[in-house]
Amino acid sequence: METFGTRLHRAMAERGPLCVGIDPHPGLLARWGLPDDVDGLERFARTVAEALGDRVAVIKPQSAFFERFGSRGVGILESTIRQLREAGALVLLDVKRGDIGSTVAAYASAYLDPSSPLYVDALTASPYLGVGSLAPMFEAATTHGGGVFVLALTSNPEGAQVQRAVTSGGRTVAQLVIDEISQLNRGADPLGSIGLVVGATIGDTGHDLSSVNGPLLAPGLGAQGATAADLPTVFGPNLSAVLPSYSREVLNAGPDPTALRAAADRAAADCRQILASAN
Ligand SMILES: O=C(O)c1cc(=O)[nH]c(=O)n1[C@@H]1O[C@H](COP(=O)(O)O)[C@@H](O)[C@H]1O
Repeated sequence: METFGTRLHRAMAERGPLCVGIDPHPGLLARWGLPDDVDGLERFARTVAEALGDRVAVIKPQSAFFERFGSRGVGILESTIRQLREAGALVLLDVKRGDIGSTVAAYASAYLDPSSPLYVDALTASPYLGVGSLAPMFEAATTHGGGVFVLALTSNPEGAQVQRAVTSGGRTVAQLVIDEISQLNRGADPLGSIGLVVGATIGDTGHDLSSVNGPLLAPGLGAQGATAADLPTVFGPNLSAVLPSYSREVLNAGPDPTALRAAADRAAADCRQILASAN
């Protein structure tokens, strides 16, 4: 069975290094002329999946915007995931899960077990109950060829207070997370399956990402103010593993599928140029 890292590496080579988020904000539904209800949600998610599912490497539905509508919203999330996977995109579910290990095992079955209705290629996870508490997710990822993206240095200004706090060993919390994930990816070729989230907004990280050997998801591009030109400052010599991620910047171009595709192509071209020039 192929690992997630291998599948992601191939998707990024074939389709370009780009992740587009499906974040159906109420404001975006209004902008698209859709009602702020389950029907509007369904049409929004279906339009994005039809427009981008066959050309973007990774699509990242933001679970919160589906959960907002209760079980029917989660039902739409399920069908959107299926539609995206059938179109050949890798689906990264943004749910930022984390808990004690025995509960993390249940999250692992919910998202990484192929028999689950919410089965996805990868999910986002929060390490603040200890990186070790996420072990059941890492094990499920290994068993089923899935991936996990663990928060390290997030794009929001509030993140630094916790993530840059210095631990008793002298490392920051973020460096500790980075180092533990690096261990998990050791020896993986061409890329490990456990990724990190590092915001494109944060400038020079002051952290060592050189041993991660896994994908580096970079949200914060577009609506949060970062541009592709910021990526070399943030990631330095580690650009080849960067997966740039845009949500509103691309979604604002809808609902016309041609305009959505053009916006995604523009984002991909910007990133491809920057990432390629660094190699
Ligand atoms: O895990 C994430 O994707 C994430 C981590 C992070 O540090 N910052 C961040 O913005 N995100 C998510 O990425 C998306 C950003 O959306 P835009 O600002 O519209 O591009 C949202 O769904 C956020 O929840």
